[in-house]
Amino acid sequence: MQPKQDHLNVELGERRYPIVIEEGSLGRMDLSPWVTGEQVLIVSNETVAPLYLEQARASFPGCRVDEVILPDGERYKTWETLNRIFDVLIDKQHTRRTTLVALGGGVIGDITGFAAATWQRGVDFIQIPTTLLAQVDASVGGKTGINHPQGKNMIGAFHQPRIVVADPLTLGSLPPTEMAAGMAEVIKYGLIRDEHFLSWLEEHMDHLMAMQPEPLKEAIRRSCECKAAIVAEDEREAGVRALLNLGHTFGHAIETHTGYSDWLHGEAVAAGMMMATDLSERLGYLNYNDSVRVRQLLIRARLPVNPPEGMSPVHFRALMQVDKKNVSGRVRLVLLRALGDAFVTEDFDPEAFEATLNHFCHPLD
Ligand SMILES: NC(=O)c1ccc[n+]([C@@H]2O[C@H](COP(=O)([O-])OP(=O)(O)OC[C@H]3O[C@@H](n4cnc5c(N)ncnc54)[C@H](O)[C@@H]3O)[C@@H](O)[C@H]2O)c1
Ligand SMILES: O=C(O)C(=O)C[C@@H](O)[C@H](O)[C@H](O)COP(=O)(O)O
Ligand SMILES: [Zn+2]
Repeated sequence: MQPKQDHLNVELGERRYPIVIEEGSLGRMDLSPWVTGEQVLIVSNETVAPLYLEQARASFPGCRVDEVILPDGERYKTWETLNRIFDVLIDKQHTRRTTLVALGGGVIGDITGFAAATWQRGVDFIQIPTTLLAQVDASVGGKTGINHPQGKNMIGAFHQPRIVVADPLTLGSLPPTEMAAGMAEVIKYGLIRDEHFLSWLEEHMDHLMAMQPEPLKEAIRRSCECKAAIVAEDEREAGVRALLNLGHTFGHAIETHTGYSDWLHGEAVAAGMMMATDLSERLGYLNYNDSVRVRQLLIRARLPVNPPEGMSPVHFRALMQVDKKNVSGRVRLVLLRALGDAFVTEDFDPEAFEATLNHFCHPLD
């Protein structure tokens, strides 16, 4: 058996970077060697900054560290918020030799990464993810961006961080609903690529939800391992990377429909994965027991398994047209050939798709 490594890499040739998963790394680890130039701008929000900004500042000895504190929430993943980062960069006379640091969840990570991709045509950035979702998914892989009122993550760039530093101790202050939201993306990895991991999650879900440190660290590590491998294989989503979108075509429709408030990203993805599972069963790939396993695991992770009340098939059909995976106006979906084996297709029976929408928009149970 291979020794377990806390330190993974995203293998992208010269742009290869480490993912450090270590309790107490925030504040204790000297990140100044990862800074290009001497200026640092830490981007955080009004919830995370009071908790962790001082520790983050301590990670950059010898650097000039400025900060910008953004409003908290998915509904602020916008141009206006992005501009607040640029305002501070200009006011504080940051140059091309600045390094941006994302301190927070996926919203801060995505928006900071996009600011780094575009400030003076691109500068370096560091990810310090403080939510489970960001530690297992959003901080890794270089997808950055903001939302459009009519479509999730519609504006953005691929821009890889120099290093990801995930300190599981920061999850101690995370509200339970946010832990659950992160668990949706963890379950996703099991469903798309790793049936063993899925079984492991079934075995350990109660320990994970009870925040037991060892299983939690193991779940973060295995998730990052899966994501790092996929990103290394297909950085710009020409193929296999699209599998990471399981549940997201339905889920993004839910997030857009609800105005990027009320439903957390992970919650929308959970309901979306249940819908993708249902469709996979209708198409004959999965059996009833497979669907029950997915549903039970999501419920044990305290995640929704139905979309919001009031969302109709008409809403889903319209919103799913606005998806980056679509080609020539055809909706492309990630489906499950088996648990642990996902694939992407635009070639599915439209009647089965309608049946799924009708089933979830008028749940029978
Ligand atoms: N780039 C990618 O590959 C990728 C992958 C998955 C998701 N995402 C994006 O990530 C976003 C969702 O990320 P998220 O779930 O982290 O949401 P989030 O960034 O909104 O954070 C969730 C909440 O937790 C708070 N918070 C963060 N860290 C905390 C801590 N340690 N203690 C207490 N509170 C804390 C935040 O202030 C926020 O209120 C979405 O915009 C989604 O599109 C991106
Ligand atoms: O990294 C990826 O690739 C993903 O798809 C990860 C997703 O969990 C994440 O929500 C991503 O932001 C969705 O990407 P999008 O291209 O559909 O906006
Ligand atoms: Zn996601």
